[in-house]
Amino acid sequence: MGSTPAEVPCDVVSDNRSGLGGGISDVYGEDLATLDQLVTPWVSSVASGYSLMRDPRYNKGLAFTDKERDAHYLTGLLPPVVLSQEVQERKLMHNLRQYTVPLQRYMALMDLQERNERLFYKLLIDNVEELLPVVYTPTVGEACQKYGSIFRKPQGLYISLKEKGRILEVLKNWPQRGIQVIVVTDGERILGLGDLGCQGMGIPVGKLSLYTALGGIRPSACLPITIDVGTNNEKLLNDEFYIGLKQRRATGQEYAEFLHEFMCAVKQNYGEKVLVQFEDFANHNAFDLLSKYSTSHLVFNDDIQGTASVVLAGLIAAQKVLGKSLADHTFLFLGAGEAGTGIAELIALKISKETGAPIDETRKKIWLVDSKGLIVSSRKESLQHFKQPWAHEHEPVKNLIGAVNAIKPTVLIGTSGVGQTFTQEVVEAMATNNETPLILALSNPTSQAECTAEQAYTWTKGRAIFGSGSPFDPVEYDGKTYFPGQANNCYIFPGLGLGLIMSGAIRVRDDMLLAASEALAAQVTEENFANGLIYPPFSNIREISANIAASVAAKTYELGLASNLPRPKDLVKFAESCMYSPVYRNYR
Ligand SMILES: O=C([O-])CC(=O)C(=O)O
Ligand SMILES: [Mg+2]
Repeated sequence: MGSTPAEVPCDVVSDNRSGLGGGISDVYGEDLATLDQLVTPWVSSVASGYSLMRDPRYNKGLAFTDKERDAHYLTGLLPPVVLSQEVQERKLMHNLRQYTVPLQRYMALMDLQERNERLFYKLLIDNVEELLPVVYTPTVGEACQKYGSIFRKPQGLYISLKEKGRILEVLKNWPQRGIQVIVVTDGERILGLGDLGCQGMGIPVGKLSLYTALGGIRPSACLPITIDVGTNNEKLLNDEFYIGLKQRRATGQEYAEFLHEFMCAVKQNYGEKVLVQFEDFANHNAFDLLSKYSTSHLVFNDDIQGTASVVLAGLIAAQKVLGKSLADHTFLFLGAGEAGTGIAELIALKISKETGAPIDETRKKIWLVDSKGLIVSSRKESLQHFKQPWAHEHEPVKNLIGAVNAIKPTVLIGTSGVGQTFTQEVVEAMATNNETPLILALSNPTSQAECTAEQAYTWTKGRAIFGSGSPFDPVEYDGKTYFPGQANNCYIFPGLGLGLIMSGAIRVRDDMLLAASEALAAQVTEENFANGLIYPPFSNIREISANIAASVAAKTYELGLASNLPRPKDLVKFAESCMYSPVYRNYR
């Protein structure tokens, strides 16, 4: 980042309290404020009556009991019937299924989240396989594209360049104080859909819904943030309903300084143990932000590390089906950005740990193709830094099919963000070279998948093990049903986050990602394998997350990076006991 303020410590940048203490123990500066300092006048009071029904955290709708209605001045504000949460859930699922347009389902679910939070999470947890594609990929992608038009209530915190110099103040406007997880985007690379600017907010909101539903993090501890430094999307710049700054993106020093102010303000406001998940930043910022802040903050990048951990888990599991080890494979990637190089690096690390070979050697089993063809040593000088470790000795190869024929990979992984790039010729070549080709089409949403599940099974005559980033329905081919796996980072980040939080982690390390991969791979059952699956079904995801959390926490303790001491004996039980349950509470 050149002349950016990499060396400026956080306290110098964001502590505008001229030497007064406070910091993390008095984050709102109330105790130590002097008369000339401004404090945020937060009040808390017991809600009742109309305002209780309007508070999504406590509203239960028709499930308020008669006793509660009497005690809380609700009598007459609701029709007389009292419904259980289960009946409410059945009714809502029935209503949701009436919508045929996915975006309508998305909007109905967002309305529910804003109306009755516990019911929203109950629905999501109990119907995860059906509702994941609505609150998450692929529908969330469409929601982001149309976010300006469907915008009703803000669901997270917007920090735009207009707030430069006072980001700490903006953070204090957020009503919840006990924040444990922040998912932040700058909207520059939303899924495989490109720059959606401020409308990328749908992604942090969706990811954090999954933190709660799949990983059991309390909703009030989750904070979605969108950083608005402008957009280069002409369509949005000319859209009268666009909700963000109508200016081109800030870059270089201006960008770095703004992000630095943000990262410092976050640490100052929430302390050392708040987890910051970077999401859907463009390559040119993602790698720099991760390397810059991983030594001073609890951060990870979901697109680089979360995706890597999930894919590695699938590959580890697949070895049981194939009867091989990872080192026996040759890997070829289409796409050498965050996901591609992130996955490649974690595979190389894992093979290195398994075989004892140096990582420089194990990287040689892995090849990447970008928009200019195979990454080879003759291109090294012109490559971005994150691609350079993959520039192996080979003559230039122009395109993917050329690379498949030259390298003869056993595993083909798509992380290009460009749909339909695994052509019939490419997939057939994989099938010619391999008895059981492993094909992962990871780009999101569905429209950007490198090939569909049906294409993968048809073109390999049912021999492929196939996984994708966005969900595909089971495929009938030649009288047999094939179940595609969803190799999406949502298998990992909720459990990883829970493990980090419950152990009081202060840094993320690659060994924790490896621990998460191994824990996920261990959850795949014989029955799953028999169905051709290399990931367990989402229906057990909370149990899976608890196991991932326990493994991550164990590694955190082992590395001396845990601050929640002493270490609980049974980490799986401890993880389960930490998980938020959306069942209604009784009110006095
Ligand atoms: O959001 C998802 O489905 C996976 C992901 O991180 C991405 O594609 O950027
Ligand atoms: Mg992402």
